[in-house]
Amino acid sequence: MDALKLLSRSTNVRKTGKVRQLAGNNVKLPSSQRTAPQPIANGISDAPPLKSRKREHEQAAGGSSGDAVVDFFGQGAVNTAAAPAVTVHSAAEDDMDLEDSAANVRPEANAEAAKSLLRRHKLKVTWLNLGKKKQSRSKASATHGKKDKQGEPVYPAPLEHFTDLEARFAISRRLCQNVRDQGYVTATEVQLAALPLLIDSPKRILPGEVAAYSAVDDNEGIDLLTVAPTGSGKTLAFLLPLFHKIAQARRKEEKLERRTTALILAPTKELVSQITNEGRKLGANTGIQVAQVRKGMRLGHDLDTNGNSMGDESVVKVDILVATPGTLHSIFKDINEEAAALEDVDTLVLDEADVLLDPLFREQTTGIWKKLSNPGLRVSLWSATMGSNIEELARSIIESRHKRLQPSDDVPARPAPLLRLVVGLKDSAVPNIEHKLIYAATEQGKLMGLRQLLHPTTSSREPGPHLRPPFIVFTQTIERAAALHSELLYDIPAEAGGISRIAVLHSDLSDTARDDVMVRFRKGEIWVLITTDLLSRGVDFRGVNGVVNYDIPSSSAAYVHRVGRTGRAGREGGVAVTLYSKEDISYMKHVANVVAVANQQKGIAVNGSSQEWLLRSLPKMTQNDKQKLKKHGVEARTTRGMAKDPRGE
Ligand SMILES: Nc1ncnc2c1ncn2[C@@H]1O[C@H](COP(=O)(O)OP(=O)(O)OP(=O)(O)O)[C@@H](O)[C@H]1O
Repeated sequence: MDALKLLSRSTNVRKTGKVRQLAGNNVKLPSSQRTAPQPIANGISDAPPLKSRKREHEQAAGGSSGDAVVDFFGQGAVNTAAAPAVTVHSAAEDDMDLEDSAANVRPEANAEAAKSLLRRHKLKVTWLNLGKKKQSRSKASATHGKKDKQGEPVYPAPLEHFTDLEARFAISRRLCQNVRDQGYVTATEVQLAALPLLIDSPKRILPGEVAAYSAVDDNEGIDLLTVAPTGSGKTLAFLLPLFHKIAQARRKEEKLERRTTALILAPTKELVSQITNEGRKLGANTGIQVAQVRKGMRLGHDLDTNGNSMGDESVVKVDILVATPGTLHSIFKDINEEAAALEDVDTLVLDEADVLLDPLFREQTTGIWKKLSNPGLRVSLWSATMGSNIEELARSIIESRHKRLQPSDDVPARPAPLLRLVVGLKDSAVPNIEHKLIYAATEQGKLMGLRQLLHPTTSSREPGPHLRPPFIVFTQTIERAAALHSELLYDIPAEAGGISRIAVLHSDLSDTARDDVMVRFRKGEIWVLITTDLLSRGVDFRGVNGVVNYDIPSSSAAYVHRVGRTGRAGREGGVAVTLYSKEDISYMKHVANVVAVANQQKGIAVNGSSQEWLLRSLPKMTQNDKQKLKKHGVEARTTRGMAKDPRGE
């Protein structure tokens, strides 16, 4: 393959159109506020990391570190000094008196203070589905004829410090210890609201706002849609309630047969593996088991009709399964086998829900969702971006599931509350990174631009962004990622590590090769990772300094997720560079808009800037343009559809 030829393909430029006025206002994202309970507020620089990323990964992979030269990923957002002294409890002590202590420590918070805290952090919770309204006479007359809570705000009692976990929610000491072991002291904004919503029983919602919850049975649980920025800690926000629910069930039933009661779906193997790893750390020494679904795995329980174990050791029995929809489908012989294996699942988590419910994965995801027969199933959807169509789809699946169920002891007449939590400005890029849009005219120009970023000596003399490795380079297709990799292979001098410093990762590689690149990148052995949108979602490389969009992203959501691989957990100093050519001009408006909003949140004035000029001169995108771009990418760069790519299969 002629790498340069492939990278140099071009097409006609579209005519420019009318300028669209920039939306948005000068709002600072909660994450950028010093008062916010963000990990960054704990001061990453002063505190020694509890555990390096490197060590964590080795433990999970069961391997040794090798002789990595640099560990870019060793700094955790940890402030051990701020954490209270931790007592290690024995397993026997673990669950004693938890209910009692929880009962004594109710959040008697002042409702107004709590509401103002939620407002300060731009946390908005809204009731999305129907439900009978219990309301005062005056309110009833004011909202005459309105019988549901749809659209009403909900105010959870915020959880600021993880030290309150045990006393407030009766979370097992072991789980609390595991949270502390990861160096987490204060909750991030999404955790601040999502944890009380998912763990707390509705009766514990703030005095003054209990009306919104009083009609709900104590342990009914909720369905939740969460939109929160990239790198804001959504993983812990869904994992902790899950582990707590299972631990509680164990506490109630002494001899509980291990059954899979929770299923987490994510779009790529890399993300599945990362979530499994996080789950293992959180569940250490709790007895709760989590496993990644792999091809060839046998799932289910091995009980005979009398409920006795048949002793089949090849059957994987774990509490929590993490899978891509494709892999999960592929391991079952037929629908019945799948339904039987998943019959006990009462919690479904969709991470990167907008991708999982996008046409590419929709059939598989909804197919699995519909097969989960447990009447008490609760679902939560998580992403940094979520369109109203995804919200609608989720709502309609939840409603139609409920309609099919006959009310009984297990099935309440009303559906469980469906709430939406939005953190900050919906669908926006994190404001704590620097966004750069560079016009490179041609494919050759883009290559030169990337080389300049690669060679700090050159770039330091030239104007433009400076990118410290490690960084990730995104291309539109697998072919282009491979071609760019071959093109740049010899760009790093041998004395600096040579070709071992640059790698490519895409879904045409074997699982082993993909795992190997991930491990080496996490260790800091790889400085430049060239990839496709396979890595744009959810993957957490804590020390990534930059993201280069070598090929422009296919939507504004794709931009938000790609650039969100840097600036994670409130980390400052990340840079996102987008190189664009003539071919891209008709498609750049959506990127420029996201960047403008991010800069406005940062307080960077748009008026009179080159950015304003760019926004005005870029042509408006039609709905058709947007759809075409999302489906096929920039046409000139497509050699075969993208269909297989983001699946990670
Ligand atoms: N309370 C906390 N204190 C400090 N660090 C935290 C806390 N919670 C999570 N983190 C760290 O923040 C980083 C980002 O978390 P996570 O991967 O869950 O983000 P995310 O919101 O799922 O991002 P994305 O939308 O990209 O998937 C991780 O490195 C995690 O260890």
